[in-house]
Amino acid sequence: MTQHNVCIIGDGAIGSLFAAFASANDVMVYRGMREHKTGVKSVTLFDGKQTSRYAEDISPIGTPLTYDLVVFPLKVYQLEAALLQWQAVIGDSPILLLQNGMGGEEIARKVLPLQRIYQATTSHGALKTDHESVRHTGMGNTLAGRSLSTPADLATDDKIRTIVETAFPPVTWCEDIYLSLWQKLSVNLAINPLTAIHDIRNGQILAPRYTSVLDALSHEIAEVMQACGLNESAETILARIKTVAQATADNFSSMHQDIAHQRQTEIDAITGYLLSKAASERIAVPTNARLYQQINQLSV
Ligand SMILES: NC(=O)C1=CN([C@@H]2O[C@H](COP(=O)(O)OP(=O)(O)OC[C@H]3O[C@@H](n4cnc5c(N)ncnc54)[C@H](OP(=O)(O)O)[C@@H]3O)[C@@H](O)[C@H]2O)C=CC1
Ligand SMILES: CC(C)(CO)C(=O)C(=O)O
Repeated sequence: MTQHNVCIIGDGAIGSLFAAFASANDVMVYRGMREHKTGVKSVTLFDGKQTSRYAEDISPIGTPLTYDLVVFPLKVYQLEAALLQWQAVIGDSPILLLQNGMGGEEIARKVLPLQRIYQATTSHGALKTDHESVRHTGMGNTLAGRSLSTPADLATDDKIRTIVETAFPPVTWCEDIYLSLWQKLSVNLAINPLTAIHDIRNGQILAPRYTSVLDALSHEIAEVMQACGLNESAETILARIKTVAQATADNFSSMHQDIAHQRQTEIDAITGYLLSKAASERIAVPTNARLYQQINQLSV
Protein backbone atom coordinates (compact mmCIF):
# COMPACT_ATOMS: atom_id res chain seq x y z
CA MET A 1 0.00 0.00 0.00
CA THR A 2 1.37 3.46 -0.86
CA GLN A 3 2.01 5.76 2.05
CA HIS A 4 0.49 9.16 1.46
CA ASN A 5 2.33 12.31 2.40
CA VAL A 6 0.53 15.37 3.68
CA CYS A 7 1.95 18.79 4.46
CA ILE A 8 0.13 20.74 7.16
CA ILE A 9 0.75 24.46 7.29
CA GLY A 10 1.23 25.93 10.76
CA ASP A 11 1.03 24.48 14.25
CA GLY A 12 -2.36 25.78 15.29
CA ALA A 13 -4.87 23.85 17.38
CA ILE A 14 -6.71 22.18 14.50
CA GLY A 15 -3.58 21.76 12.33
CA SER A 16 -1.76 20.01 15.18
CA LEU A 17 -4.78 17.78 15.81
CA PHE A 18 -4.92 16.89 12.10
CA ALA A 19 -1.18 16.11 12.18
CA ALA A 20 -1.55 13.91 15.27
CA PHE A 21 -4.45 11.93 13.76
CA ALA A 22 -2.66 11.61 10.41
CA SER A 23 0.61 10.31 11.82
CA ALA A 24 -1.30 7.89 14.08
CA ASN A 25 -2.98 6.62 10.89
CA ASP A 26 0.30 6.04 9.06
CA VAL A 27 0.21 9.11 6.86
CA MET A 28 3.61 10.79 6.47
CA VAL A 29 3.24 14.29 7.90
CA TYR A 30 5.36 17.30 6.98
CA ARG A 31 4.79 20.53 8.84
CA GLY A 32 5.03 23.94 7.23
CA MET A 33 6.44 26.20 9.93
CA ARG A 34 7.15 29.89 9.97
CA GLU A 35 10.88 30.53 10.01
CA HIS A 36 12.55 30.42 13.46
CA LYS A 37 9.45 28.94 15.14
CA THR A 38 9.85 25.67 17.07
CA GLY A 39 6.17 24.82 17.37
CA VAL A 40 3.86 22.35 19.08
CA LYS A 41 5.61 19.23 20.41
CA SER A 42 2.75 17.25 21.89
CA VAL A 43 -0.94 16.65 21.21
CA THR A 44 -3.10 14.95 23.85
CA LEU A 45 -5.90 13.12 22.11
CA PHE A 46 -9.41 12.73 23.48
CA ASP A 47 -8.62 9.19 24.72
CA GLY A 48 -5.65 10.54 26.71
CA LYS A 49 -2.95 9.24 24.32
CA GLN A 50 -0.14 11.64 23.53
CA THR A 51 1.23 11.84 20.04
CA SER A 52 3.30 14.08 17.78
CA ARG A 53 5.33 12.71 14.89
CA TYR A 54 6.41 14.77 11.95
CA ALA A 55 8.54 13.51 9.07
CA GLU A 56 10.07 16.97 8.84
CA ASP A 57 9.43 20.64 9.51
CA ILE A 58 9.71 22.59 6.29
CA SER A 59 10.08 26.35 5.86
CA PRO A 60 8.72 28.74 3.24
CA ILE A 61 12.20 29.06 1.76
CA GLY A 62 12.70 25.27 1.55
CA THR A 63 13.06 23.07 -1.51
CA PRO A 64 9.87 22.74 -3.57
CA LEU A 65 8.19 19.33 -3.25
CA THR A 66 4.95 17.84 -4.53
CA TYR A 67 2.76 16.60 -1.68
CA ASP A 68 -0.30 14.37 -2.02
CA LEU A 69 -2.16 17.09 -0.13
CA VAL A 70 -1.31 20.38 1.57
CA VAL A 71 -3.68 21.40 4.38
CA PHE A 72 -4.23 25.05 5.33
CA PRO A 73 -5.93 24.89 8.75
CA LEU A 74 -5.81 28.65 9.28
CA LYS A 75 -8.20 31.51 9.89
CA VAL A 76 -9.58 32.98 6.63
CA TYR A 77 -7.87 36.29 7.44
CA GLN A 78 -4.47 34.48 7.51
CA LEU A 79 -5.01 32.61 4.28
CA GLU A 80 -3.89 35.03 1.57
CA ALA A 81 -0.54 35.77 3.23
CA ALA A 82 0.03 32.06 3.89
CA LEU A 83 -0.77 31.02 0.32
CA LEU A 84 1.55 33.69 -1.08
CA GLN A 85 4.28 32.63 1.32
CA TRP A 86 4.00 28.87 0.65
CA GLN A 87 3.07 28.72 -3.03
CA ALA A 88 6.63 28.21 -4.31
CA VAL A 89 7.32 25.37 -1.87
CA ILE A 90 4.09 23.41 -2.48
CA GLY A 91 4.10 23.77 -6.27
CA ASP A 92 0.98 22.33 -7.83
CA SER A 93 0.08 20.00 -4.92
CA PRO A 94 -3.68 19.86 -4.25
CA ILE A 95 -4.69 21.94 -1.23
CA LEU A 96 -7.33 21.55 1.47
CA LEU A 97 -8.71 24.71 3.09
CA LEU A 98 -9.89 23.90 6.61
CA GLN A 99 -11.56 26.70 8.48
CA ASN A 100 -14.76 28.23 9.82
CA GLY A 101 -16.43 30.87 7.70
CA MET A 102 -16.48 31.52 3.97
CA GLY A 103 -14.43 33.37 1.38
CA GLY A 104 -11.41 31.07 1.58
CA GLU A 105 -11.96 29.56 -1.83
CA GLU A 106 -12.17 32.96 -3.55
CA ILE A 107 -8.93 34.04 -1.83
CA ALA A 108 -7.14 30.82 -2.76
CA ARG A 109 -8.36 30.90 -6.35
CA LYS A 110 -6.96 34.42 -6.82
CA VAL A 111 -3.52 33.39 -5.54
CA LEU A 112 -3.48 29.92 -7.17
CA PRO A 113 -5.59 30.10 -10.34
CA LEU A 114 -4.92 26.51 -11.47
CA GLN A 115 -4.56 24.61 -8.19
CA ARG A 116 -6.90 21.79 -7.22
CA ILE A 117 -8.71 23.18 -4.17
CA TYR A 118 -10.64 21.09 -1.66
CA GLN A 119 -12.49 22.48 1.35
CA ALA A 120 -13.39 21.22 4.79
CA THR A 121 -14.97 22.25 8.03
CA THR A 122 -14.73 20.32 11.28
CA SER A 123 -16.63 20.04 14.52
CA HIS A 124 -13.68 18.62 16.49
CA GLY A 125 -12.56 20.77 19.40
CA ALA A 126 -8.87 21.55 19.97
CA LEU A 127 -7.13 23.93 22.32
CA LYS A 128 -3.56 25.18 22.43
CA THR A 129 -2.78 25.03 26.14
CA ASP A 130 0.70 26.55 25.69
CA HIS A 131 2.98 27.13 22.72
CA GLU A 132 4.19 23.50 22.77
CA SER A 133 0.96 21.64 23.60
CA VAL A 134 -2.47 21.03 22.10
CA ARG A 135 -5.39 19.21 23.70
CA HIS A 136 -8.21 17.49 21.81
CA THR A 137 -11.23 18.83 23.69
CA GLY A 138 -14.12 17.32 21.75
CA MET A 139 -14.69 14.49 19.28
CA GLY A 140 -16.22 15.71 16.06
CA ASN A 141 -16.75 15.05 12.41
CA THR A 142 -15.25 16.69 9.33
CA LEU A 143 -17.14 17.61 6.18
CA ALA A 144 -14.93 17.76 3.09
CA GLY A 145 -15.24 17.95 -0.67
CA ARG A 146 -13.99 19.43 -3.93
CA SER A 147 -14.40 23.19 -4.23
CA LEU A 148 -16.87 24.69 -6.70
CA SER A 149 -14.10 26.20 -8.84
CA THR A 150 -12.15 22.93 -9.21
CA PRO A 151 -13.18 20.74 -12.15
CA ALA A 152 -14.09 17.13 -11.38
CA ASP A 153 -11.35 14.55 -11.90
CA LEU A 154 -12.55 11.20 -10.62
CA ALA A 155 -9.14 9.65 -9.97
CA THR A 156 -7.71 12.66 -8.12
CA ASP A 157 -10.94 13.33 -6.22
CA ASP A 158 -11.02 9.69 -5.07
CA LYS A 159 -7.39 9.87 -3.99
CA ILE A 160 -7.94 13.07 -1.99
CA ARG A 161 -11.06 11.59 -0.40
CA THR A 162 -9.07 8.49 0.65
CA ILE A 163 -6.30 10.65 2.10
CA VAL A 164 -8.67 12.87 4.10
CA GLU A 165 -10.70 9.87 5.33
CA THR A 166 -7.52 8.05 6.35
CA ALA A 167 -5.78 11.03 7.91
CA PHE A 168 -8.56 12.73 9.86
CA PRO A 169 -11.48 10.34 10.53
CA PRO A 170 -14.43 10.51 10.76
CA VAL A 171 -15.05 12.34 7.48
CA THR A 172 -18.26 12.92 5.57
CA TRP A 173 -17.34 13.41 1.92
CA CYS A 174 -19.72 15.96 0.41
CA GLU A 175 -20.55 16.10 -3.29
CA ASP A 176 -21.77 19.66 -2.62
CA ILE A 177 -19.27 21.08 -0.13
CA TYR A 178 -20.47 24.64 -0.92
CA LEU A 179 -23.91 23.78 0.50
CA SER A 180 -22.35 22.03 3.52
CA LEU A 181 -20.15 25.06 4.25
CA TRP A 182 -23.15 27.36 4.00
CA GLN A 183 -25.09 25.12 6.39
CA LYS A 184 -22.22 25.35 8.90
CA LEU A 185 -22.05 29.10 8.25
CA SER A 186 -25.76 29.46 9.06
CA VAL A 187 -25.06 28.07 12.54
CA ASN A 188 -22.00 30.25 13.12
CA LEU A 189 -23.95 33.33 11.94
CA ALA A 190 -26.28 32.98 14.90
CA ILE A 191 -24.38 31.28 17.73
CA ASN A 192 -21.02 33.04 17.38
CA PRO A 193 -22.00 36.74 17.48
CA LEU A 194 -24.88 36.29 19.93
CA THR A 195 -22.79 34.39 22.48
CA ALA A 196 -19.93 36.90 22.15
CA ILE A 197 -22.14 39.98 22.45
CA HIS A 198 -24.18 38.70 25.40
CA ASP A 199 -21.26 36.87 27.08
CA ILE A 200 -23.14 33.58 27.26
CA ARG A 201 -22.61 29.88 26.55
CA ASN A 202 -23.98 28.35 23.33
CA GLY A 203 -27.01 26.76 25.02
CA GLN A 204 -28.17 30.06 26.49
CA ILE A 205 -29.25 31.39 23.08
CA LEU A 206 -32.21 29.00 23.42
CA ALA A 207 -33.71 31.22 26.14
CA PRO A 208 -37.01 32.97 25.21
CA ARG A 209 -35.34 36.42 25.08
CA TYR A 210 -33.40 35.33 21.93
CA THR A 211 -36.40 33.83 20.08
CA SER A 212 -37.12 36.86 17.93
CA VAL A 213 -33.48 37.53 16.99
CA LEU A 214 -32.97 33.85 16.02
CA ASP A 215 -36.10 34.00 13.93
CA ALA A 216 -35.01 37.20 12.17
CA LEU A 217 -31.50 35.83 11.52
CA SER A 218 -32.89 32.59 10.08
CA HIS A 219 -35.15 34.45 7.66
CA GLU A 220 -32.33 36.74 6.48
CA ILE A 221 -29.92 33.81 6.03
CA ALA A 222 -32.52 31.80 4.10
CA GLU A 223 -33.17 34.69 1.72
CA VAL A 224 -29.46 35.11 0.96
CA MET A 225 -28.89 31.35 0.59
CA GLN A 226 -31.82 31.10 -1.80
CA ALA A 227 -30.43 34.00 -3.85
CA CYS A 228 -27.13 32.06 -4.01
CA GLY A 229 -29.02 29.09 -5.50
CA LEU A 230 -29.26 27.04 -2.29
CA ASN A 231 -32.62 25.64 -1.36
CA GLU A 232 -32.85 26.22 2.41
CA SER A 233 -35.87 27.39 4.37
CA ALA A 234 -35.77 29.64 7.42
CA GLU A 235 -37.37 26.81 9.43
CA THR A 236 -34.60 24.36 8.50
CA ILE A 237 -31.95 26.92 9.39
CA LEU A 238 -33.56 27.73 12.74
CA ALA A 239 -33.88 24.03 13.60
CA ARG A 240 -30.18 23.48 12.76
CA ILE A 241 -29.08 26.42 14.92
CA LYS A 242 -31.12 25.10 17.86
CA THR A 243 -29.81 21.54 17.45
CA VAL A 244 -26.17 22.71 17.51
CA ALA A 245 -26.80 25.12 20.41
CA GLN A 246 -28.33 22.23 22.38
CA ALA A 247 -25.53 19.79 21.46
CA THR A 248 -22.81 22.30 22.44
CA ALA A 249 -24.82 23.93 25.25
CA ASP A 250 -21.95 24.15 27.77
CA ASN A 251 -19.35 25.47 25.29
CA PHE A 252 -18.22 29.01 24.75
CA SER A 253 -18.20 29.64 20.99
CA SER A 254 -14.92 30.45 19.24
CA MET A 255 -16.03 34.08 18.79
CA HIS A 256 -16.89 34.36 22.48
CA GLN A 257 -13.36 33.11 23.26
CA ASP A 258 -11.73 35.43 20.73
CA ILE A 259 -13.48 38.45 22.26
CA ALA A 260 -12.75 37.27 25.82
CA HIS A 261 -9.02 36.89 25.00
CA GLN A 262 -8.89 40.08 22.91
CA ARG A 263 -7.93 38.20 19.74
CA GLN A 264 -9.00 39.06 16.21
CA THR A 265 -12.40 37.44 15.49
CA GLU A 266 -13.53 35.62 12.35
CA ILE A 267 -16.54 37.95 11.94
CA ASP A 268 -15.49 39.04 8.43
CA ALA A 269 -15.51 35.44 7.16
CA ILE A 270 -18.83 34.76 8.89
CA THR A 271 -21.23 37.72 9.09
CA GLY A 272 -19.07 39.86 6.78
CA TYR A 273 -19.40 37.18 4.09
CA LEU A 274 -23.19 37.11 4.43
CA LEU A 275 -23.36 40.93 4.26
CA SER A 276 -21.31 41.02 1.06
CA LYS A 277 -23.49 38.34 -0.61
CA ALA A 278 -26.62 40.19 0.57
CA ALA A 279 -25.29 43.47 -0.85
CA SER A 280 -24.59 41.96 -4.26
CA GLU A 281 -28.07 40.39 -4.30
CA ARG A 282 -29.66 43.64 -2.95
CA ILE A 283 -31.18 41.88 0.06
CA ALA A 284 -31.69 43.75 3.34
CA VAL A 285 -30.15 41.92 6.32
CA PRO A 286 -30.53 44.42 9.18
CA THR A 287 -30.25 41.90 12.03
CA ASN A 288 -26.98 40.46 10.72
CA ALA A 289 -25.69 43.98 10.02
CA ARG A 290 -26.39 44.99 13.61
CA LEU A 291 -24.55 41.96 15.03
CA TYR A 292 -21.59 42.69 12.72
CA GLN A 293 -21.40 46.23 14.01
CA GLN A 294 -21.68 45.12 17.64
CA ILE A 295 -18.87 42.58 17.27
CA ASN A 296 -16.64 45.17 15.64
CA GLN A 297 -17.32 47.53 18.55
CA LEU A 298 -16.25 44.81 21.00
CA SER A 299 -13.13 43.89 19.00
CA VAL A 300 -9.67 45.26 19.61
N1 LIG B 1 -9.80 25.17 17.59
C1 LIG B 1 -10.98 24.58 17.41
O1 LIG B 1 -11.48 23.86 18.30
C2 LIG B 1 -11.73 24.74 16.12
C3 LIG B 1 -11.29 25.59 15.12
N2 LIG B 1 -11.99 25.65 13.93
C4 LIG B 1 -11.55 26.56 12.87
O2 LIG B 1 -10.31 26.11 12.34
C5 LIG B 1 -9.54 27.23 11.90
C6 LIG B 1 -8.19 27.20 12.60
O3 LIG B 1 -8.45 27.37 13.99
P1 LIG B 1 -7.37 27.09 15.12
O4 LIG B 1 -6.54 25.91 14.79
O5 LIG B 1 -8.11 27.10 16.40
O6 LIG B 1 -6.49 28.42 15.01
P2 LIG B 1 -5.00 28.69 15.48
O7 LIG B 1 -4.85 30.15 15.60
O8 LIG B 1 -4.68 27.82 16.65
O9 LIG B 1 -4.16 28.16 14.23
C7 LIG B 1 -3.71 28.89 13.15
C8 LIG B 1 -2.23 28.56 13.00
O10 LIG B 1 -1.80 28.93 11.71
C9 LIG B 1 -0.49 29.46 11.84
N3 LIG B 1 -0.19 30.29 10.67
C10 LIG B 1 -0.85 31.38 10.23
N4 LIG B 1 -0.27 31.85 9.10
C11 LIG B 1 0.79 31.03 8.85
C12 LIG B 1 1.78 31.00 7.85
N5 LIG B 1 1.82 31.92 6.89
N6 LIG B 1 2.72 30.03 7.88
C13 LIG B 1 2.71 29.10 8.87
N7 LIG B 1 1.79 29.08 9.85
C14 LIG B 1 0.84 30.03 9.84
C15 LIG B 1 -0.59 30.28 13.11
O11 LIG B 1 0.72 30.56 13.55
P3 LIG B 1 1.01 31.89 14.41
O12 LIG B 1 0.42 31.61 15.75
O13 LIG B 1 2.51 31.92 14.41
O14 LIG B 1 0.36 33.01 13.69
C16 LIG B 1 -1.34 29.32 14.01
O15 LIG B 1 -0.47 28.41 14.61
C17 LIG B 1 -10.38 28.49 12.26
O16 LIG B 1 -11.13 28.89 11.14
C18 LIG B 1 -11.30 27.97 13.36
O17 LIG B 1 -12.52 28.69 13.45
C19 LIG B 1 -13.10 24.89 13.70
C20 LIG B 1 -13.55 24.03 14.65
C21 LIG B 1 -12.95 23.91 15.95
C1 LIG C 1 -20.53 25.23 16.19
C2 LIG C 1 -19.83 26.26 17.08
C3 LIG C 1 -20.76 27.41 17.35
C4 LIG C 1 -19.55 25.50 18.36
O1 LIG C 1 -19.11 26.30 19.41
C5 LIG C 1 -18.59 26.75 16.40
O2 LIG C 1 -18.28 26.31 15.30
C6 LIG C 1 -17.74 27.82 16.96
O3 LIG C 1 -17.73 28.03 18.15
O4 LIG C 1 -17.05 28.47 16.13
